[in-house]
Amino acid sequence: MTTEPPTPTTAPSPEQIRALPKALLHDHLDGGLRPQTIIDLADEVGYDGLPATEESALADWFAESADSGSLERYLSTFDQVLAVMQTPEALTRVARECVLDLASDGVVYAELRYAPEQHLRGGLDLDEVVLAVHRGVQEGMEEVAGSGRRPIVARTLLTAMRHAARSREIAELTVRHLGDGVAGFDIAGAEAGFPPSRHLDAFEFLRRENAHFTIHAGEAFGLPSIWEAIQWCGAERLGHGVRLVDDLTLDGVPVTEVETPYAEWTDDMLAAVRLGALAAYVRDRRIPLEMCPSSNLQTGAAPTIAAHPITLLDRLRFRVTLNTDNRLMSRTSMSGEMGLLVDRAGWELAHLRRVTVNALKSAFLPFDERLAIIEDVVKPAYDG
Ligand SMILES: O=c1[nH]cnc2c1ncn2[C@H]1C[C@H](O)[C@@H](CO)O1
Ligand SMILES: [Zn+2]
Repeated sequence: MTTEPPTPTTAPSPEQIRALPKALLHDHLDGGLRPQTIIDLADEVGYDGLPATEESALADWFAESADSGSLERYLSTFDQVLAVMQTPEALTRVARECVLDLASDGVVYAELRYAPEQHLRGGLDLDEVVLAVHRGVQEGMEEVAGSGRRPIVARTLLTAMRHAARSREIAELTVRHLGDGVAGFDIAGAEAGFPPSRHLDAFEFLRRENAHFTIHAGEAFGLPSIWEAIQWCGAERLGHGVRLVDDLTLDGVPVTEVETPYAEWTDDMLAAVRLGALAAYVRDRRIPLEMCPSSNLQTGAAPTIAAHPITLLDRLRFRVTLNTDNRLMSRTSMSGEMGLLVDRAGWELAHLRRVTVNALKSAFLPFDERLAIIEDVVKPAYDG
């Protein structure tokens, strides 16, 4: 067996990583609030159920509670955030701050997702929720552009909760607001027991309307969920998709059972990997995987950063993208996720460039706008 030549040491420093332009396709608006904002909003609306009222204690609570090994327990932490996101002012503030925080981290393109149906408790209707978020996103983008910093383009995805029964309604809401910064649709929530095919009606409607959608699949549940999302529902991208590795073997052994860290696999090992029919389809069709390493560690979908399938799938040239999922619960950022892969999984600048270009290629943004960001912003920064 031949081994790969030693890789040149081009690991970027944390400062370099921070300065790189980044593209983010999978970030939950309600999973990225500033802890102090949660405290302020709780004060304003008279919510007294927060587990802590001091900023760093609250930040610790979210990160520790989400670090549970189960998607269901991870998701239960959202109750605390949703309690304070029920007014137009709160939604606008959270959306504006989200855009500002991402821009400060070097993000130049972001798709922010949230479930409008979870923000109706204060008497708003679905359209009012979308408009309040849109206002905040616009304010954030204008503030960044006005400050002379590198601009950020931000869009939203409207999520339907997979355990609920409002997906058709949210799909219609998506289509109604395509001109208001909404770029597409998603389903999220607990995966086991709630297959995406329950929402077929919504997906068929979206396809008839030429609307984009992604589906959370292959996170807490395996290949059947991914297969349904793609082959029944027609998902353009997969939220997570990390369990796709269950369809990969090396010399008849599941790749997850091979002890060599993915970063150290030789070219011969990579060439010997056998793809099952579903994994082959995903790679052949260039279906983007919205991968979120830190989140997966917390929910138990992956064991460690070094053993996270993102490195193997990237090396096998699946269309991998790198994402934050929930910055508050995972105490992370795009720079944080990039830094982890550089420190623990052997990633270099070329890998970071590839996931950034992949994300832009896969964005729910018109083709010419995607191309402009790749050519004018990403390539000069990574190749300069
Ligand atoms: O990683 C996730 N998997 C499934 N559902 C998720 C994940 N992260 C957040 N959510 C849920 C909780 C939020 O309230 C909802 C909308 O953003 O989406
Ligand atoms: Zn998610």
